[in-house]
Amino acid sequence: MKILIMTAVEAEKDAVCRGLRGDSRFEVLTAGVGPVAAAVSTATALTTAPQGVRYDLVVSAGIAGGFADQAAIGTIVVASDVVAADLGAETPDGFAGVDKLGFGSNRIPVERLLSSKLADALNLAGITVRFGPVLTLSTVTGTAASAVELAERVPGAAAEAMEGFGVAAAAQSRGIPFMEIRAISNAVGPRDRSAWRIGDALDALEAACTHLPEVLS
Ligand SMILES: O=C(O)c1cccc(C(=O)CC[C@H]2O[C@@H](n3cnc4c(=O)[nH]cnc43)[C@H](O)[C@@H]2O)c1
Repeated sequence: MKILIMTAVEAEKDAVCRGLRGDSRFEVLTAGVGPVAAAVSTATALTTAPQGVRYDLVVSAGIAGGFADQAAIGTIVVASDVVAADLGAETPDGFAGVDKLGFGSNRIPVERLLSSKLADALNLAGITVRFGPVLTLSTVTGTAASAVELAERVPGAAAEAMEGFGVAAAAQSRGIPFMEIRAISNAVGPRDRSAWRIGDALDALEAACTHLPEVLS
């Protein structure tokens, strides 16, 4: 099995690689921040894979914001769904997603069996993990009102990040299964960059990735 892991930035890639301890089945690349960079970088990586390399699974991994009462700082979220939460239109009645507008879907399914297997393995190892929807947004949520609106619109929303849907779209276009793993660095809500615990989240990401080889064997 050959697995492509896409992170947004170098620090996330380093944490993932530390966790994987040189397992040669994994290729870890940085995609850049946001869904567009993520989709372009993933599609490029899939198209330009060395001859004979065929990826069986694509994973979006990194840090994320956690929704209140769903995912605390330093814990892990394994995506049960990826949701493009700002892809659509504002209307007088609120946000209408592209699915409501008739232009496709705001959701891409994950590889459910492996995702739940990973969540179970992390739980068994004593790592606090939530299996729930992960939102992809181009703009980091910065107010309590927006956080509440998103949580109401996507029941059970556990985390938000900026790349998952882009990575998933590229994988889906080639028929390759997809997973998303996020370590929580901050709470989704009022902007307070000084409260982000990026070091704790990267440590949690590394610890979670030590379990990927056994789960994906
Ligand atoms: O300072 C800012 O407000 C800011 C604006 C854009 C990006 C950043 C990053 O640090 C990006 C890193 C990476 O982290 C993910 N992330 C982490 N927390 C959140 C969140 O609460 N909402 C959305 N994304 C988040 C994201 O995937 C970025 O790639 C900072």
